[in-house]
Amino acid sequence: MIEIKDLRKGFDDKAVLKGVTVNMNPGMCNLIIGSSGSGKTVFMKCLVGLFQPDSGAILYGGRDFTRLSVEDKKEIRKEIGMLFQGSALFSSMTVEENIIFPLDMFTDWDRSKKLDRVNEVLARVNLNGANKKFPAELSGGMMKRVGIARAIVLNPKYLFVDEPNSGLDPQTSGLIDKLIKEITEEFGITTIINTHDMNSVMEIGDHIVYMYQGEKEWEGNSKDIIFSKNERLNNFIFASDFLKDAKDMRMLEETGNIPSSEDRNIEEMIRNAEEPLIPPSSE
Ligand SMILES: Nc1ncnc2c1ncn2[C@@H]1O[C@H](COP(=O)(O)OP(=O)(O)OP(=O)(O)O)[C@@H](O)[C@H]1O
Repeated sequence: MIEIKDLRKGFDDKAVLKGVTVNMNPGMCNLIIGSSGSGKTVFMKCLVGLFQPDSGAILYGGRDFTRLSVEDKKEIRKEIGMLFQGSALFSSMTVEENIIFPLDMFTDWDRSKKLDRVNEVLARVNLNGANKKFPAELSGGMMKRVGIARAIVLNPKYLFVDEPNSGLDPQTSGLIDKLIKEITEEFGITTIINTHDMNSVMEIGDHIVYMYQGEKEWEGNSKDIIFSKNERLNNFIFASDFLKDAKDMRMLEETGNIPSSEDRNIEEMIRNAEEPLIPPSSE
């Protein structure tokens, strides 16, 4: 678990994080959502040590990252896997060399043990045999999977993922989300994902943190978000047609009523649905 307590960070006179307190849970996809400029990236960068917070605490399994020596911070960094936008693979290195990189940095294993581990993680992301390929030879989805393989090669306790679906088509995005969720559950990883993708919110949002102007405005799961009465959150999610429709669908399933609203085209959606949304009554 990562416990974040009253985290504050500003630049010059501008407060960006204004006292964020939240726990990130193991074995779960913890999603950070919010409008552009709400502080999600600054928050992530504080958590991984790329920014020094002005105040507050970040406890990794009880160890306060903000107050550790450089040497002790390195111990925690070993437990952190990261997957950045664009996968951040080294283009001049093969897949295998990209994945070995963290092993070279953080272990003194011999070459054959490292190669065994590379093959293990490549198999886990369904890329057996891609060892000698260069990033330019891979599709966007494959690059993401190599990025995931590299992020998990050191068996991380914590996994940070920035916009996992940027640049991917919806189907590939779904597969990448599913892979991240499976790995998170399988290895009990505390996974933190910064995302704008509302499909992901619904599919893998075990724990969702909604940031608004540098503060945690709301938290809950993908079911809670549907029923949330938080006006700011609703305004934010209703900007997405997908989530608006998903919310209407869920309401319909659970209550049998479609929420009244002139501007939603839910009735048309129902008319166009291939399967009946409500099973015909047996009476
Ligand atoms: N290094 C920096 N120096 C000064 N201000 C910064 C710095 N990094 C971020 N900021 C400011 O902090 C605020 C929050 O930025 P941040 O990148 O965290 O937003 P975000 O929620 O991640 O947005 P997006 O969804 O567009 O990525 C912005 O006003 C930004 O200008």
